[in-house]
Amino acid sequence: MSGASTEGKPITCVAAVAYEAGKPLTVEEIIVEPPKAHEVRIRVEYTAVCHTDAYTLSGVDPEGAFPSILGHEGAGVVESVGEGVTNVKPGDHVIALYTAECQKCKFCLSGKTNLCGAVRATQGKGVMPDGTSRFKNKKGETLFHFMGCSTFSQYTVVADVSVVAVDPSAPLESICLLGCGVTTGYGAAVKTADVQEGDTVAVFGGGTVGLSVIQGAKLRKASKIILVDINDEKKKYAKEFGATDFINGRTDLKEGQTIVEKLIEMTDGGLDYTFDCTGNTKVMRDALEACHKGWGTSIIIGVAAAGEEISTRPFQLVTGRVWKGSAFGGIKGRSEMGGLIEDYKKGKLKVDEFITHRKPFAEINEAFENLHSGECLRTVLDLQNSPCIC
Ligand SMILES: NC(=O)C1=CN([C@@H]2O[C@H](COP(=O)(O)OP(=O)(O)OC[C@H]3O[C@@H](n4cnc5c(N)ncnc54)[C@H](OP(=O)(O)O)[C@@H]3O)[C@@H](O)[C@H]2O)C=CC1
Ligand SMILES: N[C@@H](CCC(=O)N[C@@H](CSC=O)C(=O)NCC(=O)O)C(=O)O
Ligand SMILES: [Zn+2]
Ligand SMILES: [Zn+2]
Repeated sequence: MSGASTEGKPITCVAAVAYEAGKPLTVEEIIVEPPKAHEVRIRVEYTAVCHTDAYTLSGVDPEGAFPSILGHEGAGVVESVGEGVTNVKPGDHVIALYTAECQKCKFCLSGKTNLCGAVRATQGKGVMPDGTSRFKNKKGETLFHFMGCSTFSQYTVVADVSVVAVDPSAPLESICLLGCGVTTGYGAAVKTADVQEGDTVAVFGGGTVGLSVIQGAKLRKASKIILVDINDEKKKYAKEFGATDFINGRTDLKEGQTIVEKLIEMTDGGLDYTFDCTGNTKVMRDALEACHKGWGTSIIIGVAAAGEEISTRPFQLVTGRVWKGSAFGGIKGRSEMGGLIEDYKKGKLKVDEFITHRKPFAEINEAFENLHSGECLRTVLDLQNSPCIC
């Protein structure tokens, strides 16, 4: 869609619609309404596919609503803003934030969390803060929003608290990854865990999130950084992002040995920090139990399916291990994204290295298939320079 001025008018553009759980997305034209008060309409330039998009599409997300427009790792340019928006303006380069930051609510003012209460309830229902959607298909059917972002559309509408303006010299194709995976893992290491020099760290799951934990731990000069994965293809990435060791949790164990025993043996009693980046609740238990008695802390990042529960012997906690979680790496998107982009521009934070595949938007379903191949970290989709297949 192009035109002299689209401000205040509905825009017809291409989006990938999730009509049904477990089915491929349908790439088709949709209509995106103009932003209302405190809303921002974004021309999405690039989006990547995160494991969480596949999780919701699979139907196991209790908040998954269909039909919807998924996608939450995206960057673009502000097309227009609704009344009362002061934090961004048309033309700004922006990243959509699935963890909003209103800077006013109890959460934002607590100084204890990056979670924000401003829009989370409506976000989880797939609607804008006023309870309605800005998306409909050409039959006039309403399409739900997703994670307050819906970046699988050439245009999207988000709440003003769910968007941050960024340095326009940073390539949108790369920094879209700061909308989720890279920020989540890196923040989990440097903020949630606050890894210190000399600490020992084990990361379960070597996708973009796990490898970003590794780069954070390396930056903090952790003495040992062990990646545990079940796919040997992840070994090359382990090294590239700064791990000191790689263990294949299925094939690198002695007969009868568990991964917990192996890790405890390698670290003189257990790790200072472990991170679950798989979403597998059995792995979460192993990650906790591989922690050092007295102080080891395990951080859950992975998202588990509806109905899944974690368990361990309470004795594991009584004897000093700590179980924590981390959302968006504990990062406050509007206050702290600028710093991450500076780190990226200085070469301190790897981002480009996660782009293993690039595709036109129309091939989005292949990007979901890529997620299951060991060598794929992130597929970045180009939304504006894609042949429209409608
Ligand atoms: N809390 C938060 O804020 C966020 C959470 N997430 C969640 O974090 C997790 C990781 O995301 P992402 O990096 O994109 O996902 P990926 O699928 O790219 O990475 C997960 C990795 O874990 C590996 N794995 C699977 N099972 C095991 C196992 N039993 N032991 C060790 N490794 C295993 C996978 O191997 P294979 O490919 O062979 O299956 C894969 O390499 C997901 O659950 C995602 O939903 C993501 C972003 C934000
Ligand atoms: N909808 C799910 C919860 C999914 C979840 O835990 N999301 C993560 C981000 S995953 C990004 O790729 C998160 O930050 N959660 C905190 C939040 O406020 O959503 C469910 O209902 O289980
Ligand atoms: Zn994500
Ligand atoms: Zn808030």
